Order: sequence, then C-alpha cells, then structure tokens
Amino acid sequence: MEKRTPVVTVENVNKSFGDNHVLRDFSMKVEAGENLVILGKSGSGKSVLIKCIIKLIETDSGSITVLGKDIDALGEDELNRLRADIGFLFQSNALYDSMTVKENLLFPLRRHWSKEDREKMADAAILEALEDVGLAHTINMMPAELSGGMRKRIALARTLILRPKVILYDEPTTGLDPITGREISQLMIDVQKKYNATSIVISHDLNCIKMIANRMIMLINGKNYASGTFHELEAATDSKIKEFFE
Ligand SMILES: Nc1ncnc2c1ncn2[C@@H]1O[C@H](COP(=O)(O)OP(=O)(O)OP(=O)(O)O)[C@@H](O)[C@H]1O
Repeated sequence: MEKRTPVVTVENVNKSFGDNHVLRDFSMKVEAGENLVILGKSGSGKSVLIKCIIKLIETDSGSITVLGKDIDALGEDELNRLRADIGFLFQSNALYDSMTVKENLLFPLRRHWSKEDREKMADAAILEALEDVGLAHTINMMPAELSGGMRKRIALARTLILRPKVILYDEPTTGLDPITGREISQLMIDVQKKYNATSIVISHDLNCIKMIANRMIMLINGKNYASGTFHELEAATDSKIKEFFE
C-alpha cells in the first residue's frame, strides 16, 4: 500500500450509552505506516473509539472505513476476514492463563488459518513472532511464569502472528515500570518498521507517546479537538491541550 493512503477513516461518528454521549461527530484519518497516538482523559472515549474501529462496539451514526472497507456494509464472514488484518493489543493482554505461550500463539491461527496451513507453517510462524519480541525461549512457559513486560510482549507476538496491517494498542505501557515501558515502546517502533504496519495507540504515557508518535490526536469532549506532532501539541497555548503536558 502506498504511503499517504488512508488506512482508517472515521467520519462524524457518534456513540452514546444512554445519555452519556461519548463520541460526538468524531472524525479522523490514519495513513499507511503512521504511528498515531490518541490522547484523552480517562473516560473520554478512547477505548470506545478503537472498539468501534473493529466493530466490537456499534456506532450510532457516522461511518468507519478500514483498509478500504465500510465496516457497516460487511457481513459476518467479511468482518472476520478484515479482523484478521487488524491486530488488537488489549490493555489486559487477554492471554489464556491455562495455556502455554505456544498454545496462546496458536489460538489466532486456529481461527484464521486452515488446518493444512497450520500443519505446514504454524511452528515457524510462532517462532518468528516470538523472536520478533525477543522471547523465543519462553515458548513452553505459562503466562503466570512471566513478568508483566514479558506478558505484554507475548500478547504483541500473538497479535503479530497474523501479520496485521493495522495494530490497535490500548494503553500498552500502563502498569509497567518506566524502563519496561520504554522497552515496549521501542518494540512497537521496531514492529512498525519491520512490517510497515499502521498503529493506532491509546496512551496517557508521555514518555511512550514521545517515542512512538508520528502524530497525535487529542480526544476532548467526544471530538477530534486537535492533531499534530508531540512537539506541536506540547507547544500549544490552548488550555485544554496544555493540561495534558503539565
Ligand atoms: N459497554 C459500555 N456500556 C456503557 N458505557 C460504556 C461502555 N463502554 C464504555 N462506556 C462509557 O463510555 C465512556 C468512555 O469509556 P472509555 O473506556 O472509552 O474511556 P477511555 O477514554 O478509554 O478511558 P481510560 O483512559 O480510563 O481507559 C465512559 O463513560 C464509560 O463508562
């Protein structure tokens, strides 16, 4: 895909829960190869927005196009195929505690690869994904035997195994110490370079954001309030933007 093609387009999206109007005519475009960070206060709707992008949550109005497909026009099978191209790294990692690292990585392949492909290629794919995150030696370990940073890496490896074109990260460094947070941020940069994936990252962590963001969007009062590079927004005089950097 050539540079500057929108990979995700969100147009005038509204989403309410009862009388809680979370997204208000929210619009954004994300271009191929970008590392876009969405910054907003707790409860501002960042998770709701990325869940709308993979249709885990239905919007009330507006449109969302991902990799050229209007997600509201897709049937269940097409939506599933599209979801294989979109990696979602949950804040909780969502690893299965009763499965080994290898079994955790096999899980998405069971859903999206044929039995024949799995028999031929799963072992090599699992090893490569683990090598990408520097954890090949943990292949037979259980998640409980790993540190928080290692679990985050395994969750990322499980996302990478399907070679997603778009990766959605929900607060990837929350709960990690600053050094581990930096390592994860560096890994996200490395992954973006290796696979030329497009990343949409929700984060409050200014150190992480400063490292990874090519561009940022401020989600304020349900709207795309401002967009720019870290340095542009850091230098903004608008009080609503300034408070994030203080
Ligand atoms: N399934 C749901 N049902 C009802 N309300 C919801 C649901 N999901 C989210 N909300 C509400 O939508 C608002 C935005 O939530 P969201 O999780 O997107 O916030 P956030 O910006 O990601 O916050 P944080 O940084 O704390 O994770 C909150 O008021 C939340 O209570």
